[in-house]
Amino acid sequence: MGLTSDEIIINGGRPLRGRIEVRGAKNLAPKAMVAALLGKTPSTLRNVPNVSDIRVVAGLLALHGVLITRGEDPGEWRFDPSNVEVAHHADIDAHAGSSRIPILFCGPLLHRLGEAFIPDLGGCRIGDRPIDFHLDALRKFGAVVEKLPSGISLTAPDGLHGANIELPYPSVGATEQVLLTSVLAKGQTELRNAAIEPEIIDLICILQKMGAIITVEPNRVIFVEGVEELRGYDHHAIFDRNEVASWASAALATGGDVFVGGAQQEEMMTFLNVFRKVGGDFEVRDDGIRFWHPGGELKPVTIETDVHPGFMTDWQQPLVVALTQAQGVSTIHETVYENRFGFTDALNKMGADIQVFKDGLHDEQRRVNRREFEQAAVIAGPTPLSGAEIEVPDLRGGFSYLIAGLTAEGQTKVTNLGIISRGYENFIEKLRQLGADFIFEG
Ligand SMILES: CC(=O)N[C@H]1[C@@H](OP(=O)(O)OP(=O)(O)OC[C@H]2O[C@@H](n3ccc(=O)[nH]c3=O)[C@H](O)[C@@H]2O)O[C@H](CO)[C@@H](O)[C@@H]1O
Ligand SMILES: C=C(OP(=O)(O)O)C(=O)O
Repeated sequence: MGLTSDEIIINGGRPLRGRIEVRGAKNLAPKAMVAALLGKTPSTLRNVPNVSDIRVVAGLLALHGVLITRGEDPGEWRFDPSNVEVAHHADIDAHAGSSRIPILFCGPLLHRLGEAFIPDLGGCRIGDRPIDFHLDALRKFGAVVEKLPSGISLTAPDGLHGANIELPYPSVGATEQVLLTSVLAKGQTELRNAAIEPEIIDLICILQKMGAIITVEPNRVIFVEGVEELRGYDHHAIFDRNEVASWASAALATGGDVFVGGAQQEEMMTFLNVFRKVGGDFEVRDDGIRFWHPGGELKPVTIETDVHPGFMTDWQQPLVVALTQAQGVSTIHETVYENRFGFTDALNKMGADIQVFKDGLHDEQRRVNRREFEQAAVIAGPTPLSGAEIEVPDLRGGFSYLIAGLTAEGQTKVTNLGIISRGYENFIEKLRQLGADFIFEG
């Protein structure tokens, strides 16, 4: 067939049916690995997914002298930070543009070495994604930040001390930055307007196991009492709720029935409400959640993406494909990032009717505060999709293209597949397990 390892051809029209397992969250595991730098003794992380961000962070930890070994169980990693050392900028630079996690090395490296060099960040291109909240917070802890032509360099001439910080927006990354820096800072830290995503609470659990004293107070306030030293942890990473939402949307769009092992109800509540409103059904079991299309027409919905406990921005792209099959007009207000509907162009090419309003839309019913840069997508359905050649633009958009190919009549060639492995472990194998009809030669 002559496909590269970055391409797949999907023969659409076959419902996904069967069981797959999700493992630890892409949005927790790499951060837990960074936390291991803070311990005096080795840490063990279980349920680590095989996704590319893990490899990037492992590479950076190794460059800084952390000894990494793998356990017998798949997904068990051990990190020994006994000999943390300064790494060469050129070696660190080799990881530039590959992930957003390196920014979280700031606090731990400043504590361990008194200096840090952070390469230019990667991650999905879905908006400007500035790091001003991170740098402002680090300066409040006493860090001196120097921006270099590539990357940033930090020092802490007088050590790091507790700070009072209020985030302009409950940023996930900036909250994690404050947590990873405050736990060993001298004195107390009060963080207001913090993000409280389940992955952040899991990171707090890890830090508490290490000996940190962190109180999550009402109204997005997190209070940290700095301690003198931390030990290693042993932790089973929280499941990947973005992956769960993605496979659930795939089941719905293809008229299928998928049991997602490892999914838990509490972290999925907001998604489950929407899934039901659209016309999907689910059953919560102890070992996972079964998602299926019960027959009949899917219904349109209006959604505003938001910080937790709102509807997560990373869930909208896979769901949009299912909404192309709903009877009526759905609207998605994207309030977290400024440019997250680029993926809809290719869906329109396949026959969808999606109109993007770059400055957002007025809506009297809405419950999420309007943001200056928000956008809206209006999806009119149902529209049959037909096969096309489409190129993955980013992680979640990429997964939505797989769903579109599975839903469409005929053949869809999806290229630039590698990006999807940033967040979906063994997705080709999982497609196979669910009975998808495709050609992949990688
Ligand atoms: C690796 C990881 O965990 N990625 C997740 C994390 O990204 P990430 O941590 O990068 O997302 P943030 O919560 O920080 O970003 C939210 C918003 O705040 C803005 N902002 C953020 C930091 C800053 O210094 N200045 C600033 O303006 C961003 O541009 C964005 O508009 O949370 C996002 C929101 O749930 C998810 O979509 C990503 O999957
Ligand atoms: C935006 C995402 O990830 P990252 O922050 O790693 O780019 C995502 O997971 O959809």
